[in-house]
Amino acid sequence: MPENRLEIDGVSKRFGDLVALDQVSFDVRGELFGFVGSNGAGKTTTMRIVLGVLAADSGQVRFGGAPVDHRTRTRIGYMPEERGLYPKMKVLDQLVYLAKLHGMSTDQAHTSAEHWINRLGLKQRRTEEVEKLSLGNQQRVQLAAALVHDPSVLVLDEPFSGLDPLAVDVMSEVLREKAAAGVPVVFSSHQLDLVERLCDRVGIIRGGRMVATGSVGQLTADAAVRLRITAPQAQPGWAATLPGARVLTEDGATTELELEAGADDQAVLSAALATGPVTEFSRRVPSLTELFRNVVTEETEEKAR
Ligand SMILES: Nc1ncnc2c1ncn2[C@@H]1O[C@H](COP(=O)(O)OP(=O)(O)OP(=O)(O)O)[C@@H](O)[C@H]1O
Repeated sequence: MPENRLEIDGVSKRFGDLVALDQVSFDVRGELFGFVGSNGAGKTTTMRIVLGVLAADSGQVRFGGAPVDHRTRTRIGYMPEERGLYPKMKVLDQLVYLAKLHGMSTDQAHTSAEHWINRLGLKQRRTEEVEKLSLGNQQRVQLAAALVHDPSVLVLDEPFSGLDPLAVDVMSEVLREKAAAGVPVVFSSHQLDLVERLCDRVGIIRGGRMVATGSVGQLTADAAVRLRITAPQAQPGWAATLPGARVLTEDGATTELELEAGADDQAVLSAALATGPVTEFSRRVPSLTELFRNVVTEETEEKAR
């Protein structure tokens, strides 16, 4: 059991009749783990349970093999969705205060607060009250607050929302460094292109259940194959009745198809050639965004049944 593994094991939570989480399980090592799902899928609830802000009805959260309790929670750096800074406190004072609250000495707290202020581009803002900062800068302070006590785990609820591209770069770099240093980093986001680019592994939650966990490569390799075919002389709709294939888009001479598992791509090629020359025929794995859309569509279809 690696010392630094965060395990969420069979966690369930109800709010009255609503099942918010149903046996949610995943674990995170020293890596960047992107936690994605539609609005209301259960991301924030899971993170609050990890932090002990909410109690699970059943299941367990462990770190380094031991259940997370009041003492070990101080080793977690948390960025809550509702953000949790003191609006009237100055940036530096706030970070020093939080670092000391987590057990650092005054000297350590000052050194660490100054380090993160510089690193996150807040030097000019260090003596300003938090409420007077722009939202993006408040978010930088929030990340500094999650990092200032040198945590062993990072749990961040939508840390990238509302950040400008430069801040996204800084935030990404900091999180990658932490993961490379062995810190499990879990963050939720609706920016799937960013998650795809940044994360070692991804978990997709739908209606309170984890429906997929793995690297983006693994998840997309399991997904249906897509074909892109350009057949300049084909009539519109030429691919509509091909067995095992579903037309996704038709744009002039170019058609994108999704193939069912086991469907014969060579039969599709033959059908395309029967229309005349084929100038493009390629297989494409779907992006995380496309994969996610499929998962969400399945959810909508299930609800309609
Ligand atoms: N304190 C609460 N009381 C009642 N229901 C709640 C409470 N907190 C969350 N819920 C419900 O639990 C479900 C999961 O919500 P949660 O906030 O975890 O979703 P989320 O994935 O973080 O969504 P978003 O992407 O919109 O932030 C939702 O249906 C939500 O309405």
